[in-house]
Amino acid sequence: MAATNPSPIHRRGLMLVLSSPSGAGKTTIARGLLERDAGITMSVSVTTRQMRPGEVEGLDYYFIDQQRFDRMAETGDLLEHARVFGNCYGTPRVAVEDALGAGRDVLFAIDWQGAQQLAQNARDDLVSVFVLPPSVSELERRLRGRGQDSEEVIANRMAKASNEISHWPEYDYVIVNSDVDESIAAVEAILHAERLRRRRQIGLPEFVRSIQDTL
Ligand SMILES: Nc1ncnc2c1ncn2[C@@H]1O[C@H](COP(=O)(O)OP(=O)(O)OP(=O)(O)O)[C@@H](O)[C@H]1O
Ligand SMILES: Nc1nc2c(ncn2[C@@H]2O[C@H](COP(=O)(O)O)[C@@H](O)[C@H]2O)c(=O)[nH]1
Repeated sequence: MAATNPSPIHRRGLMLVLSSPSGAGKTTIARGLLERDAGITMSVSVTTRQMRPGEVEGLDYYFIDQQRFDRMAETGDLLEHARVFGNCYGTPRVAVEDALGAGRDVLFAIDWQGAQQLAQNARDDLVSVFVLPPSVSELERRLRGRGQDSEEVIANRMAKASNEISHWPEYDYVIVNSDVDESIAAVEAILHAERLRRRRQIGLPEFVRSIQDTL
């Protein structure tokens, strides 16, 4: 069988951000996408929040103390950071830059403040998706059903959901997470289409010219 030519077109990595009110399902959708798409890497955040039962260091988060968090923020080791529900969260810079440099896409499950900071620094590389719950009662049911937070924490998150949702117009795409599989498929479709954006295809003008030159 004849060997096929390697593609002359390379792709610029993109940053795919999922935001939502707490409990709407962005982490669930992110995990589903990671299982289906080998070309995307999850950004693992640092946080000062207490570890929940079942969470794994380095997989769900890097759990660090306030002093270390403040040092990372001061020295520019965080690509973005924010205080959310009384705890600090941030995206370690090096892991993201290494993945993008290797031509991989990076997935983030972060809040609107983090999405705004990424947009300020790298708008062209950012694709943002806002995830809405199908209803308020379902959002509360999911937060409670997760079985990991106290009533006080759940009440605080429900109280802040309206503010988080108010940022939906800042996002490129909005989905309503009713059925998990449909939501994962929707985000997968967004990712596939965004990968084909003209500006992300490095070498495309040269490739088109070479075709035109041989016509
Ligand atoms: N479409 C869905 N239908 C039913 N349950 C869902 C759906 N999506 C997610 N869930 C469930 O809702 C709960 C919250 O989901 P998840 O942890 O993914 O939310 P989140 O938006 O990442 O929350 P947080 O911002 O607090 O990290 C989980 O128990 C998850 O299994
Ligand atoms: N700006 C950032 N927000 C983040 C980051 N990692 C998570 N988050 C947001 O925090 C809330 C709460 O998360 P939980 O794990 O305590 O339920 C979540 O809704 C995310 O939006 C981050 O690195 N930067």
